[in-house]
This record gives sequence, structure tokens and C-alpha cells, in this order.
Amino acid sequence: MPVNLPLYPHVKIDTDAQKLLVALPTLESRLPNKEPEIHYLRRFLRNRNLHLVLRIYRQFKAQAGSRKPAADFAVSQAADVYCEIRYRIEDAEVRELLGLLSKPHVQALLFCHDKVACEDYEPRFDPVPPGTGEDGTIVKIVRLIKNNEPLGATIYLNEHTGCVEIARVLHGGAAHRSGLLAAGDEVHEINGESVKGLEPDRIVEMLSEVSGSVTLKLVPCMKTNVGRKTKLKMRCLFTFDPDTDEHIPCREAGLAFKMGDILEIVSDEDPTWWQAQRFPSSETAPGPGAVMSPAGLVPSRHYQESVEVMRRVKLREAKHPPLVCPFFLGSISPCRYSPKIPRQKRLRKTMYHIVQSGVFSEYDTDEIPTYEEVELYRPIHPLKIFRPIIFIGPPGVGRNELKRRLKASNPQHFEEVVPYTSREKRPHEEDGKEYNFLSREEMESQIISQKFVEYGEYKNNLYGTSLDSIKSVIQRGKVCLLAPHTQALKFIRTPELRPYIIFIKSPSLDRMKVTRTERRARSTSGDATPPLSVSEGRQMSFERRDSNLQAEEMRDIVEMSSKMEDRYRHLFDSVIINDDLETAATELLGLAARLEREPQWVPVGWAYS
Ligand SMILES: Nc1ncnc2c1ncn2[C@@H]1O[C@H](COP(=O)(O)OP(=O)(O)OP(=O)(O)O)[C@@H](O)[C@H]1O
Repeated sequence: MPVNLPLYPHVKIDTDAQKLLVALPTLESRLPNKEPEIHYLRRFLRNRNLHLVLRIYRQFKAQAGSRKPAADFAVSQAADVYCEIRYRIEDAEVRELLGLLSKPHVQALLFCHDKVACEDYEPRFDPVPPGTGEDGTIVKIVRLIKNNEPLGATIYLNEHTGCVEIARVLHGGAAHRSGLLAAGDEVHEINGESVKGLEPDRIVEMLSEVSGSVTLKLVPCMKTNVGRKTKLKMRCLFTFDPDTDEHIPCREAGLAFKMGDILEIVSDEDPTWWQAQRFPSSETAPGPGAVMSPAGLVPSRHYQESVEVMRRVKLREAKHPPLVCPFFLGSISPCRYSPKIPRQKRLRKTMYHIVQSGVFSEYDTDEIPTYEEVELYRPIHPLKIFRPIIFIGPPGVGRNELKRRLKASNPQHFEEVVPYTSREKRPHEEDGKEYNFLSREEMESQIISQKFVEYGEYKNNLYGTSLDSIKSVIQRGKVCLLAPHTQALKFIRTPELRPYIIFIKSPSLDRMKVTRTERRARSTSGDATPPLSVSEGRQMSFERRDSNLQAEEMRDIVEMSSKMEDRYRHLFDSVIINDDLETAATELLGLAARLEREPQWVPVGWAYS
């Protein structure tokens, strides 16, 4: 069958590559996994660079006889010259030569020159042994060059056949790049030594001991269905360290990551251990030349869920061990004992304890955070649709202070949401400015129809933030700023709003005391506390805070900050530690600016909704 090569205007098509291309269809029937392999070969043989290399090779060969190198020690000669002239720097030509000789590219060129002159070409292969086993089985002889990097494959003992097999080939590793090993291949010999009857650990040891050329005798796996390969991008919602996981099949092959890192899952064939590569930084989305980490093993979603369930069960048992009843000698289920719920030392009177009082709600308590599928979102300025910035943190940590400062940096661009209330309008107030005023009945009916992302009651009046108000700010081309209660996140963290969530974290208690005392930070508890955390700035002129933040309150803030971070960290896009106020505000302004120009990872479905 004639195969038309694509036209490369300046490259002469190599005739041998052309012949191989034409012969490809005859190979098709002999390959076990034909479609991808033929496709790969066809692309390889049509590659423009291959034709260029072959052309250079032919020209080099044709002229090799006439071009003998004058010497094969250019590197040492250059070093001698350098030492000889290095003190004569008053001469401009000498300075130029010194500059040239110290350039890494020139040194590398001289090094290559010597290698070619000495005909020192790596690797040197021994003759290839025959391609069939003693009993006539087809075997494949694979030769790889192993440097310092591991082979990039894991093995296991197939208990049915008693053979050691390749369990998985790690994406991007040496074995994968060679394209010669496949999961399911039986390993029979390593460098001519039979591995029959050896434990997998011993084989791993043998492989780690060899360096340079490694010859493997394998019985190839004939399975055509090699399983599903994926290219899913996932944000890690937990931290993983292969060194502390006792079940990982090969510790060295594990890929460590921390919460917030972005992984590309390159294979999810194995239900327990996926293969993944890590993007260089989770803060910024990858540029065109992003260098990914080599692929490694990471827990699959299912595996991680089971590990977490077990961990929680153990934790619960440690806290409330099953009681042994002396009469029945049986264990009594801990469920029958309701553990005492510790009460908060001091009841904050801020409004946003909402209906289900307490900072931690049912939200996400049953869900086990593992991975979240993400995609790249590029801000589009002509549309003037900006992601709302959401400030989460324990009351009193400084969310509103930072929000205020961000707004003040560009009041035309950033906008807060006007909250709703059922209380009477005061004479100096204007509807829609400080609050949107509604009757209690109207507000209750809107609450029932889920129009509010958060709401609460204070001194017999309802207060709330409506979803429509947030949308209206976004639609007017402004960056919406909001400091809601964590419970509101379930209504806000949607593809429609695409919020960017910043956790305002407390510094250490010592730093809290220093910074808050210095600035005479005001208390957020007490009778004079304004009812809404929303639009705090607006209320300051109408409501009064009459006491400085007390040491006990600071301790509460620090404790709550750490609990909130533990519980909700997986929902935060960024964390700002509100230690020195100026530093935290500068960090916030920088973040807000980057948000409008740099691509970001967002949950899948958000980017184009
Ligand atoms: N880094 C900081 N250093 C010193 N004082 C700060 C800092 N951040 C905030 N403050 C002060 O702490 C007090 C509480 O801050 P803020 O009102 O912003 O807290 P909040 O998290 O919004 O809590 P709430 O919703 O209860 O008002 C304010 O007086 C504020 O000026």
C-alpha cells in the first residue's frame, strides 16, 4: 500500500525510512497491541526530525574518511590555554577568548568533539541472545541503559503462574520512555541470570544493583486490552507521603504530594494505585514549558477513602474505647454513649452562628476529601466577569479589615454585597445602601425558597445575604467581596459564581497579642457587636465596638483558626496569615491582581459554564 509522506520542503525524504513506512502494514498482524504501536511507528517514521538526523548521519558517514580529528584532547588543551592566558586580561582579544572558553556551551562542544574523536559511543551492546525460550515460547529481549535513575517499573509475583511479572510501567520513567516493557510481561532473566523462583524483593535488589546496560528476557504479555489511560487533572485534597504508607507496593515509586498540589493522573488502570505526575506549582497554572515531575504511584480515590475511614474509626475508638461489660464479657457499642460535646468557653454574640449554631456544620463532615477534578480557567477581560473573592476565617481574625483594605485600593472595581434585614429602617438609612429592607414575612419566604446564602437572627430581626445580590455585583463587572460564614460555602462554591476562597488564618498566639495590642484591635464579641459580619465597614459608623480584643478572645481565635483550617482546608484556594496587617494586605492585593490575569485551576465544569 503506498504511503504518502507529508511534504517537508527543505528535507530530503530518507529512502530507508520510506521503505520501513511502506512495510508497516505487513507488521500489523504480528503485533499484539497493534493499533497504538503501528500509530506510534508511523508517526515516528514520518517525523521531520528523524529525516533530518538521518540526513546528517549519511553526510557524516560519507565524509568520515576524509575528516580525521586533529586531536582527541580538545578539553585539556583548552584548559591549558585558559591557564596560560588568564592573567593577561589587559589585552581585549585575550579577554574575549577567556570569555569564550568559560562558556558552558563551548566546553560541552569541546567535550563532544573529544568523545567523537575517541569514537567513545555509548552504549556498547553485547550480541543479542536468541528470541525464543527453550520450550519454543516467544520471548522478548529488552535492553535498557540504566543510569542513576530507577527503571520506572514495579513487579509482583503472579500467584497463579508463579512468575514474576511487570505490575506497572511508570509513565515518563526509563522503562516507559523505552516503550519496550508492558504491564503483564513475565520476567525470566536479568543479564543472563535466571530469576525463576526468586522473591520479588530479591529481583528488585538485583535490578537496583546493576548499572549501565541491563538485558531482560521477558515473555511478552499478549493481552491486547491494556486498560484505560487517563489524563485527568486533579487537585489533591489531602497530603500523601509514600514513606509513611505501609501498603504501597513499591515505596521508591511513590509520588509524594501535599494538599493543593495539582496532579495529572496518567493511568488509573490499577484500582488501588494510580500513576500521576505533579505540576510544578499549585499556585499558578502551568505555562507552556512547565516541567512535570516523573510519574509515580499515588493512592487511588477509592483506596484513600478506605484509608481515611479506617483512620477515623481508629481515632473514634481511641477517644471512646469500646467498654467491656463485666457481666456479659462483651463489648458495648460506643454508639450508645453520646460523647459530651465541649461547649465553647465563651459564647460569641456575633450574628453568624446562624440557625445551626457552632462553627462546624454538617457540611462536608461525611464527605472524605480525596481528589477534585480540575481544569484550567483563563480570565477573560473583555467579558468583565470576575471571580468573587470570599474571605473565610474565625470571627475577629481580620477578614473585614482586609476586605476593607482591598476595596479601598480600587473602590470602583471591588464591591461588597448589601445585606438584607427585616429590622426597621432608621431615619439616616437609605434602602439599598446600608441594607436592603424587607418585611419579616418576605424575608422568611425568601429564606425558605433558598434565596439566601446565609442568614440569621439578632435581637428578633433577620439578616441575610442573598444569592441574587452576589450575582448582581458580578454581572455589573465588579469583583464581589464577601466574608461569609463557612456554612455559606456550600451555596457559594458553585460553577455559576466560581468564587476564589481565601482563608484568613491567625498567626501564633504570641504574634496575635503583639499585633492586636499594637493596633488596639477591637473586640467582635459583646453586646455592642454589629449583627452582621457582612459589610462590616458600612456598619462601623452605626454600631459601636467598645472594647479592645481580650487575651481570651485571641486564644479562641487562634484555636478556631486551626480547627477551621483542619476541617475546610481543601476548599480554600489560598491562605493568608494575618500577622502584620500591612504585609497581609499587600499579599491580598497581589493575589487579587494575579487572579485577574493568570490562568487558574478550578473544579471541572467551572471554566466554561
Ligand atoms: N493584622 C492585624 N493586626 C492588628 N489588628 C488587626 C489585624 N487584622 C485585623 N485587626 C483588627 O482586629 C479587629 C477585628 O478585625 P475584623 O473586624 O476585620 O475581624 P473579622 O474577622 O472581620 O471578624 P468579625 O466578622 O467578627 O468582625 C479590628 O479592630 C481590626 O482592625
